[in-house]
Amino acid sequence: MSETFKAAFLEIANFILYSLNKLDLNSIGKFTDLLVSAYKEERAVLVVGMGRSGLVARGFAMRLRHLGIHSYVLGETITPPVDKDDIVVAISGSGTTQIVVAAAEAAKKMGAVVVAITTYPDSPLGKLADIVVFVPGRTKVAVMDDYFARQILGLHEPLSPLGTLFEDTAMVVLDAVVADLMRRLGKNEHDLAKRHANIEVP
Ligand SMILES: O=C([C@H](O)CO)[C@H](O)[C@H](O)COP(=O)(O)O
Repeated sequence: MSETFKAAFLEIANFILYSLNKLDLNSIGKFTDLLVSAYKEERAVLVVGMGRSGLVARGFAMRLRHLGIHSYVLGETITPPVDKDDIVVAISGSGTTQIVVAAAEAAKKMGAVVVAITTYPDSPLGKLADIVVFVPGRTKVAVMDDYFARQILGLHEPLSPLGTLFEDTAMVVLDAVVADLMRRLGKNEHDLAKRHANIEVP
């Protein structure tokens, strides 16, 4: 195993562990309560995000579907119109990605509840959201402040470039929310498996 691989792995894993104490459990609780009400009241949950944040959003929407929540990915052809009191989960580490901010603004105008998953609560996305779930990790640009990369390995680039730490941490935070939802909704793994796609084509 190369030293760089090992250092990067440890850096990411340690960052996620360190993040636990930085999270605001109160806002995560509000977000979870909102998803429980979406399940009970059959309200739609629409997710949006660009690039790798969009991939995290898709993974989360998939699990919500497995839980029996009516989840969709904004921008896909089969996505329904947003209704009042539907929920839009916008994932953007920077909180400035224009398409995501515009989608959140449009959702607010329709009367939806907007949840921002972001590193920057004071960003345009954070400011317009009803609930902000702070997830540490996003850097605005690649910065050469990475301890392992600079001091130990003598590299000139960070081991977790751009939004890597945000995206990986957001995935873990949202997977932990899913686990909590399973408990709150009385679902087990078998229930989720029953709703999993059984035709998986490339
Ligand atoms: O794809 C991304 C990039 O590779 C950063 O690691 C980002 O997810 C994409 O650029 C969206 O950025 P944010 O809205 O700031 O999450």
